[in-house]
Amino acid sequence: MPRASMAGNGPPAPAACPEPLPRSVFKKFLLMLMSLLMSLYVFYCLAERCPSLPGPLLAAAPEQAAGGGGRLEPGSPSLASCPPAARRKRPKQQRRRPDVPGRGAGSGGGGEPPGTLALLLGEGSKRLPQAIIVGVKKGGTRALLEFLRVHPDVRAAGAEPHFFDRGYERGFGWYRELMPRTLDGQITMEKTPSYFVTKEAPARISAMSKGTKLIVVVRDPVTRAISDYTQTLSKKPDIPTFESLTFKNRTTGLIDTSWSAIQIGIYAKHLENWLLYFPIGQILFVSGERLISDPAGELGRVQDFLGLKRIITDKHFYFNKTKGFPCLKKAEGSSKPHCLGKTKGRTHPSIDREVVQRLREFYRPFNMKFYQMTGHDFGWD
Ligand SMILES: Nc1ncnc2c1ncn2[C@@H]1O[C@H](COP(=O)(O)OS(=O)(=O)O)[C@@H](OP(=O)(O)O)[C@H]1O
Repeated sequence: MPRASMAGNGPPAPAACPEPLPRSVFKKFLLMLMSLLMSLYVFYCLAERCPSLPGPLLAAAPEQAAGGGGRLEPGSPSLASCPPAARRKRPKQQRRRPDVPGRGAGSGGGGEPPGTLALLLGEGSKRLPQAIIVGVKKGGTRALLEFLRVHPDVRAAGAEPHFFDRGYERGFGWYRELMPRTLDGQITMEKTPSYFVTKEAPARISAMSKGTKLIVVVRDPVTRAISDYTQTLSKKPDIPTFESLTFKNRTTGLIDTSWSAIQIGIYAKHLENWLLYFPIGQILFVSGERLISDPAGELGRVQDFLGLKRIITDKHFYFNKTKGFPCLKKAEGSSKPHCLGKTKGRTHPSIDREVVQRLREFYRPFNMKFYQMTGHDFGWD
């Protein structure tokens, strides 16, 4: 029977439906979608890893980054192997604008990987640090920086730049190149503990920005001296004993204050130099002891000082019995637990009790002065 007559007699013909996509086209579409997603993922990994690469690539010491002494101009290759990073438009409630001039960088951490999208978009920029951990050597500066990097609004140079003590003549452009890329509202940080005892450092940092926030991790100067000595001993096993280096004259008990291990611990004296350029309120003193016994508590103070939301809490730490120190449950940019390396938390040699006692006496007046200046009793005496 012809179709027309059927149409005429039967129920009305249904509206014409579009032909379903042929299977092969659908398959191709799926394949394309999958490869697009895959390349996005690869991009994400590359972009997110690059700014947090440790050491030489991103934030080598000046000598390394400059290729052994050559001047490295701003914009030259310290980040050449990273894809251009990015400024990210962040949700309003997540934005932090710390009360510091300039803008910061951050290596992100926590749950959400900060900057991923922005890095994909090729945004973000390197900025001079708005906050610096300026000391003290063996105080716990690495632990503090590693813990802080967990904060999504903090980004930090991996290695110590040593700009304000050894590399100042290279210029701020060179220094900035050592910094990681940051997004609006993130804080750029670095740590170089030798700044605290560098005479020129306060004036130089102030010349960069008067508003730079300074953090000093301090530790009992006697333990700090022993820790310093332990580090030297690990590199040069033939050095004299701690006891013999401590004294100019052991019989009279005269301390050798020219020995750097002793000198660094006279905190009050070094602090006077900083106070010529910075008000005391712009310097935060972190207790190296409490950083071990209560890392979340100290990190709370640091986050407040930096104008950051208190994101790093006790949930981020666990005490590793083997290491004997608090460690991160998840390191920055990773989901794995992370303790500091073997050079942090070394076993100290045992030191003659009388020598320790004499050192305690030596430091007491300086400690008292330091407590007075900072308005904080660190409990070393
Ligand atoms: N969580 C955690 N893990 C390991 N080590 C920790 C930690 N918190 C503080 N510390 C103490 O940090 C001391 C090293 O200080 P610094 O990082 O400032 O040293 S350095 O100046 O950068 O060489 C290091 O000194 P030593 O114990 O003498 O090795 C540690 O006591």
